[in-house]
Amino acid sequence: MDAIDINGVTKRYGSETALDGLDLTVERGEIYGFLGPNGAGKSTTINLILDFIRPTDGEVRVFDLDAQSESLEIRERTGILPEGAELYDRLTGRQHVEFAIESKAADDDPDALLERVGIADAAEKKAGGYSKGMSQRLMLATALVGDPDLLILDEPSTGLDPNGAREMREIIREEKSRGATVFFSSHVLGQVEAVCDRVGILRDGDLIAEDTVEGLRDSMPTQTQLRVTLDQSPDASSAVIDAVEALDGVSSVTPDGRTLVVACESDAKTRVLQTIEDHDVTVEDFETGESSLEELFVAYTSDAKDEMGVVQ
Ligand SMILES: Nc1ncnc2c1ncn2[C@@H]1O[C@H](COP(=O)(O)OP(=O)(O)OP(=O)(O)O)[C@@H](O)[C@H]1O
Repeated sequence: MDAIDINGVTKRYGSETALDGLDLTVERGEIYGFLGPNGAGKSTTINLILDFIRPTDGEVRVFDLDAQSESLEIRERTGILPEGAELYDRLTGRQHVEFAIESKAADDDPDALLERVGIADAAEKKAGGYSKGMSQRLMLATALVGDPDLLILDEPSTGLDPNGAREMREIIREEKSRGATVFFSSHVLGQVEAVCDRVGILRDGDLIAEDTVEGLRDSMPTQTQLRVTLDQSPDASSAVIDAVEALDGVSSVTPDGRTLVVACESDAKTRVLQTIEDHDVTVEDFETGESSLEELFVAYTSDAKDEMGVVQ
């Protein structure tokens, strides 16, 4: 049985199509990263899973329960960290967690949960005085109440410093080890790359790619990053940069001291090096690297993708 099964779901707001026949499956026990640029339809998808909104067409099932007629059962088994904290300014951190425990008829220890998310010291403080990061941690504590089978985290690292983001990743991994399924949307690609079993990339309401991070990389074997060290620092406006940028198969050129960072197709590498030498600049060294998930994300979601023939 899958954790989330979205079947041919279309959602229109008036003439605006937010989702267009979306098919998406999240397996039980996996950490699924849901990526997409602003307006791609991520929040719409999450709202449909939780029955906060209804699809124009298609069906959503969670643990084989119908998202519409069995939404109460689904919510009992789900922990939600919504985008943007919705806290009660006059309640303390502990009161928030106690409230979540009561609502779910769970028996968690509120202090243990606050300790787990790193804000035990602020348990007695009113949430109105919490920083963004503390609010996010508190919301995570309430999401963890009752050991939910499914955790839905919408942009979980919002407002967190690097330490907070690392702790968030640790908690996500612990939840998976416990057997929970984690579905999270993010723009912070490093988070997704570090923690997800699979990644789905949404663009304009369509899932345009879905695979492991390695699988996404393999589907774009031609895209590499070439770092070329020169014998001199190229001026940002120098002719050599313009010439390399103009080459077929080169998508970007970024100077970094004496290094030129060139995103290009593999077969453009020789042309890049030749063009630099043609401009009387000596190549002292060069190395090629794998595309980071960030570069893949840009490649998949920018218009260049259509020209690059990325697998749909
Ligand atoms: N209540 C609404 N009424 C009209 N249009 C809406 C509504 N909610 C979302 N949309 C539109 O649906 C599309 C998808 O929006 P959605 O909020 O799901 O995207 P998102 O991927 O979550 O974006 P973001 O990363 O910016 O939060 C957008 O074009 C948005 O303008």
